[in-house]
Amino acid sequence: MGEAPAFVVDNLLQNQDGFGSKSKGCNTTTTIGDKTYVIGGGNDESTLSVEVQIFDKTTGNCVTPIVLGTKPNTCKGLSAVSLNDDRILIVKKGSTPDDCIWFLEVDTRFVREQKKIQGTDVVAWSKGARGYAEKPVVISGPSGVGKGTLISMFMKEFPSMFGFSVSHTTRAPRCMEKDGVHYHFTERSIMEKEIKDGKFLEYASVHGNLYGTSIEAVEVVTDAGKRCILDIDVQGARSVKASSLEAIFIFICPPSMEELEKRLRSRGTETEEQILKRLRNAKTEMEQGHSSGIFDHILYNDNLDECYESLKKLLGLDGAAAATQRSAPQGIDLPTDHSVSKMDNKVIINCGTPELKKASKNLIVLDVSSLKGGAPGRTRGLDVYAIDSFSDGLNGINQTS
Ligand SMILES: Nc1nc2c(ncn2[C@@H]2O[C@H](COP(=O)(O)OP(=O)(O)O)[C@@H](O)[C@H]2O)c(=O)[nH]1
Ligand SMILES: Nc1ncnc2c1ncn2[C@@H]1O[C@H](COP(=O)(O)OP(=O)(O)O)[C@@H](O)[C@H]1O
Repeated sequence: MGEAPAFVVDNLLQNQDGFGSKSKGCNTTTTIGDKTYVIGGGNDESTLSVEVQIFDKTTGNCVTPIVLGTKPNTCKGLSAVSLNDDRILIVKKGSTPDDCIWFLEVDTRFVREQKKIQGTDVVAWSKGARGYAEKPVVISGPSGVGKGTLISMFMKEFPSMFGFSVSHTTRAPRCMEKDGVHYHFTERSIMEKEIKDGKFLEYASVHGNLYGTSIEAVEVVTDAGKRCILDIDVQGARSVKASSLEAIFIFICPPSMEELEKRLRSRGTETEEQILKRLRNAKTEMEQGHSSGIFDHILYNDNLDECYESLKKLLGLDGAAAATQRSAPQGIDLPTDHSVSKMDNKVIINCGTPELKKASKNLIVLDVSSLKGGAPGRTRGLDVYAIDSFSDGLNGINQTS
C-alpha cells in the first residue's frame, strides 16, 4: 500500500465530469465504480514509462498495483475513457500512429485470474494493433505430419495476411533453420528464467526439449497487422485453450503411422533415436488430438494439396475470399492536442486545435465493437478513421478529457 502522491488528490478533486475521466499534465484519472485509476508519469515527462495507481474510495487508500504487460512509453500527455467498465482506452498525445492507442485492463478475465493468483490488485497493458481482428490459428500434430509444410504454403500464398509465431526452443537448430526465423534457439537456463518472469504465453517439454511461445512472438505478428499462426504441441495447445487468448485449434493427422514414419525418415533431420522417440510420442499425441476436446477441427494430411485446400476452407480463404487479401488499415497521425469521448460503440477523438478545426476532417473515430483480444498480447482489429464533425453529422459530442 503506497501513499497517494500529490497529483492524485489534485486530479481527483477535478474529476467531476459525467464520464469519470480527467487529464492534467501527463496524468489522467478514470473512475470505474469505487476505484479511480491514476495513469501517467507524474508531471515529470522524463520518466520512461506510464505508471498506474489506484485510489479506492471505500478505504481512502491509494495502492500501486502489479502492472502486467509492456507499458507504454511516456508521452506528452494522455486522454482516457472507460470501455465497458473492464478496461480503459488510453490515447497518447503526440505519439506515432502505431503507438497512440493503448488499453489498461482493470477487470477483464485475464486480470481477474491474475488478481486471484497474485492476491493483490493487478492491471494489464495491451497495445491496440491495427489490422486483422480474427483469432490466431493454433496448429498441432505429430512430428513429421506436415505442419511446417502446410504453414509455409500459407505464408507464401497469404504473406500480408498471416504471420508465424516464432517459438523459443532449447533444441539444436537443423541445418536449414535460421535463428529468429524458424525458432529462437536458446539455452535452457535462459528460457527457464524468462518463463519464470512471465514472458511466455505457454511452454512445454516436447521430445526432451523445452519449447514455448513468448507473448512477444504473438505481439510482433499482431503489430504487423497480421493473423498469427502458432505451430505448437498438444500440451501447448491445451495451455493456450485455458488462457484468455481466443484461438482456432486445428489438429493435423497422418493417414497412417507407417506414412508418418516414412515422412520423418525421408525428411532426414533427426537421428534414429530421435525418430523413435517422436514416433512413440506421436501415438499419445494422436489420442489427445482426437479426445482432449481442445481441437475445433481435425484434418488428415494424406494428399498435401487437398489438405491445404481444406485448411484454407476452414479459415474462410477458399474461392473469392482468398483473392481479396486485405492489408492493415493505414494509421492516422494524432495531433498533440485532442480530447476523447465515447458515444455508443464509438470513441471519438476530437482534434480541436484551431488549425485542425479549419481542416476538413477534425474528428477521428474508433469503432470499439471491432476490437478483439487483449492482454496478454495486443488488442487486435483497431480501426480508426477521420471524419468531418459538421458534414458527417457528429456535431456537439460531449468531451471528457
Ligand atoms: N508447446 C509448444 N510446442 C511447440 C512450440 N514450438 C514448436 N512446438 C512443437 O514441438 C514439437 C517439435 O517441434 P520440432 O522440433 O520443430 O519438430 P517437428 O514437429 O518435427 O517439426 C512439434 O510438435 C511442435 O508443434 C512452442 O512454442 N510451444
Ligand atoms: N501430404 C504429404 N505427403 C507426403 N509428404 C508430405 C506431406 N506433407 C508433408 N510431407 C513431407 O513430410 C515431411 C515432414 O513434414 P513437415 O512439414 O516437416 O512436418 P512437421 O512440421 O509436422 O514435423 C517433409 O519432408 C514434407 O515435405
